[in-house]
Amino acid sequence: MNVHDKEVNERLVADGRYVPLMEEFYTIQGEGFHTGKAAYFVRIGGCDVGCHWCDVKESWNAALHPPTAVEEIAEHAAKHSSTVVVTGGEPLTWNMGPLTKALKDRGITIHLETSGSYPVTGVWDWVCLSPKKTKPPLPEWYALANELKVIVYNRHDLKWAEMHAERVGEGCLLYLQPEWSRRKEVMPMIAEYVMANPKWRVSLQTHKYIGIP
Ligand SMILES: C[S@@+](CC[C@H](N)C(=O)[O-])C[C@H]1O[C@@H](n2cnc3c(N)ncnc32)[C@H](O)[C@@H]1O
Ligand SMILES: Nc1nc2[nH]cc(C(=O)O)c2c(=O)[nH]1
Ligand code: SF4
Ligand SMILES: [Mg+2]
Repeated sequence: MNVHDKEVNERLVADGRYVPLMEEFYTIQGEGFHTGKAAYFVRIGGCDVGCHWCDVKESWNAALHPPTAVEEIAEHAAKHSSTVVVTGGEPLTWNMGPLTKALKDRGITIHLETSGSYPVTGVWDWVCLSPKKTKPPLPEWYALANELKVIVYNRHDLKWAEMHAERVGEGCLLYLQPEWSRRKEVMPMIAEYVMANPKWRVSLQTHKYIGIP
């Protein structure tokens, strides 16, 4: 790529018309409220939140993922599904306005997976907020969250979960999801906690159990 092309590319990414695309795939939503629903996943590269247990660390370095036109992504998605899950990496690293518009122009229902660590951009039909200790959500995300999905690695995460539950809107669904590598240790604790505090529900990464993406 020559210097001119590089500059053009950087400008297109900066305004959100291109995004670093890691992968796109049609699968079944494995987690949270929409578990079991077929959806086209768009995984966007770039994240500096730094969760030590992150299950897609390959997504972190945006430079490894090719800048891709949002119109092209929306075109692919529309061929497969009327529901798209935008995930990453941390999609909100980038301006999500153009991508959500391109999807909406094609009548697609748009779900988001986010840590809420960066300012809101884009227009979303469903927001899954999964707060992280290293970069907690910005205040504006709590009112937008349709589901709060807290990853449980140890007992202290239950206290952390309650702190965020106090901040979300009234209709927001509350989920506790075991950190995958710790599932055997933490699942009994989560089950006991949910039975004692039934405003919470269990979310499992069901796609990993059934061996799909
Ligand atoms: C890979 S993240 C990408 C979206 C965004 N960066 C976020 O963290 O919400 C997608 C979802 O997977 C969850 N997740 C990541 N690693 C996990 C793990 N090891 N065990 C359980 N859930 C995990 C995240 O909390 C998030 O809800
Ligand atoms: N099947 C499936 N469901 C998911 N729900 C959230 C995911 C994510 O990585 O954001 C994910 C994923 O990677 N696969
Ligand atoms: S915020 Fe999401 S993508 Fe980023 S490190 Fe944490 S789990 Fe991984
Ligand atoms: Mg995943």
